[in-house]
Amino acid sequence: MSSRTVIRGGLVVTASDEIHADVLIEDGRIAALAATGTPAAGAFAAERVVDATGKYVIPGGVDGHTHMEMPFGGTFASDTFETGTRAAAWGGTTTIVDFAVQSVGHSLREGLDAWHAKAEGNCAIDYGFHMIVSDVNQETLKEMDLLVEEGVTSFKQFMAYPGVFYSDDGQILRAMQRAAENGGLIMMHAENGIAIDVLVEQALARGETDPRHHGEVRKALLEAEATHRAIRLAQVAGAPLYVVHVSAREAVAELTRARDDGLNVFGETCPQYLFLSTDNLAEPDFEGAKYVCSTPLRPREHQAALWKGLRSNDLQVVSTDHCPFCFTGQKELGRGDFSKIPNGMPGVENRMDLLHQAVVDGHITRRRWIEIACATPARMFGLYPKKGTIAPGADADVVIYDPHAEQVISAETHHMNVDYSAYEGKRVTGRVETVFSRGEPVITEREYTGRAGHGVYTPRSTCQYLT
Ligand SMILES: NC(=O)NCCC(=O)O
Ligand SMILES: [Zn+2]
Ligand SMILES: [Zn+2]
Repeated sequence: MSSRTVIRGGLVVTASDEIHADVLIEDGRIAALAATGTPAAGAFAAERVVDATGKYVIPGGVDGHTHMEMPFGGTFASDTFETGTRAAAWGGTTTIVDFAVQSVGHSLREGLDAWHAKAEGNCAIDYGFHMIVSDVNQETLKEMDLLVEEGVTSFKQFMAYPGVFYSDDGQILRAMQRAAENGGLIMMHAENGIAIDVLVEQALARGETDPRHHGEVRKALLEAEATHRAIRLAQVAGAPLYVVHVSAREAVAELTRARDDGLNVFGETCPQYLFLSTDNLAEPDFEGAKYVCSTPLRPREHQAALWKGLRSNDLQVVSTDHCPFCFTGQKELGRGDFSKIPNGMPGVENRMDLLHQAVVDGHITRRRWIEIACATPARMFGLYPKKGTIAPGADADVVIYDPHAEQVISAETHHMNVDYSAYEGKRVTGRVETVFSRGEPVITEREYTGRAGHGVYTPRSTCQYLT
C-alpha cells in the first residue's frame, strides 16, 4: 500500500531555487512539487498533510564528516551510532558519512566490517562510510579498488599523528595514484605531524601543559605547509583532493591558488572554526580542553578568510567533524599534559542551526546554506540527487525549518551523548521543527518519532563534483 504525505505552503529552499511550493511525498521519495495555490498543488492527495506555512522546507542535511564511537587516545568518541544519528536528526541532518578505521597491521576490510557492525540496525538516519587508511601497502592499495566498487569511494589519510594514523609522503602518493585510477577521492588531514610532535615535546619540556598550548604548537603555517604538499602530491598523481577541517587562512590561500590553477582541489571547514577561536582554548580551569580538536581552533582573525572561502567557493563544504568526548573522564585524561587530551568536539546536532545563523548574520545566502550543508556534500561524496535536494525522485529527506524560532544552545537540552556543549549559551535564530527520512517522520513538531534501525547503509558513487 502506498503512503503519501503532502507538505503545504512552505518556502522550498534548495541550492538552486527558492519557491513557495507544496511537496508530495510517496513511498519514501519526492513524487512532485507544485507552486502553492495552483490547481496542480491542489490536486495533491495524501493521507498525511503537514502545514509548513511560514516555514522553510529544506533538504535534510548531509554531514560528510563524523566519528561515532571512534577510538582516540585510549578512549572512544562518546556518541554511538544510535545516539549520534538521533542527535543528528534533531539537528536537521538526515545523512552522515562516518569514518571506518583501518588499524595498522589490519586490512581495510576488517576495519570496514567492524564499522558496519557498529552501525547496522542502530541508526535513526541513513549513513555511508569513508575509509581511514592508516597502513598503505600493496594489499591495502588493491583493497581500495574493491571498496570503491562497493560504494566506499573516499579515503582519509593523515599527515598528522605519527605512529597512529600517519602516512608519509610516499604512502600518500601511492594511495593518490591508486585513487586516480579507481575514481576514489583522497581526503586529507593536512598538518605536518612530524614537526608538530617536536613542538609538543619542546612545549611540555618548558612546562607548557595547558589546553591553549595545543593551539600554539599546531601552527597555522604547518597546516598551510601540509595543505600545499598534499595539493602538489595530488597534482603529481593526477588525483582529486579534498582537504578536511580547514581552519587556517594560510591553508585557504593554498586551496584558492590551486583552484585558480584549475586543479580539482576542494576544502571543507567546520562550524567550530567559524564560530569559536583560541579564546575558547584559553578558558581557565582546564575548560579549554572542551575545544581541543585538530586542526586546532585559530585566532578569531582567521574566520574572515573562512567565510570568504565559503562565499567564493574556494571552500565547498561545512561538515562537523563530530567527535565528542565527555569533559568528565575523557577530556580530563589530558590534565597536566595537553597532548593527552582526546582530540575532537561535538557538533552533529548544531551544524544546520549555526549555518542558518550565518544566513541571519549575513555571511552567506539561504541557498548557499543549503549548498554547503546539503547539496555539495551529497555531490562530493556520490549521493546526489538521492540526497541533498528536493526534487522528484530524490529520497524524501526533508526538514521543516522555522526561521523565526529563537533558541539557546545548551548541553541541558541537546541530544548528543556528551556532557557539555561547545556553544553553551549561544542564541540562534531558527530551529528544526519536523524531519522526514525517506518519508518517515523522525522528528515531528519537536518530538522524536524515529527509531534505531530506520537508517540504512547507503553505498555511494564516485565524486560528482569534478570539473
Ligand atoms: N578532528 C579531531 O580533532 N578529531 C577527529 C579526528 C580527525 O578528524 O582528525
Ligand atoms: Zn582529521
Ligand atoms: Zn575528523
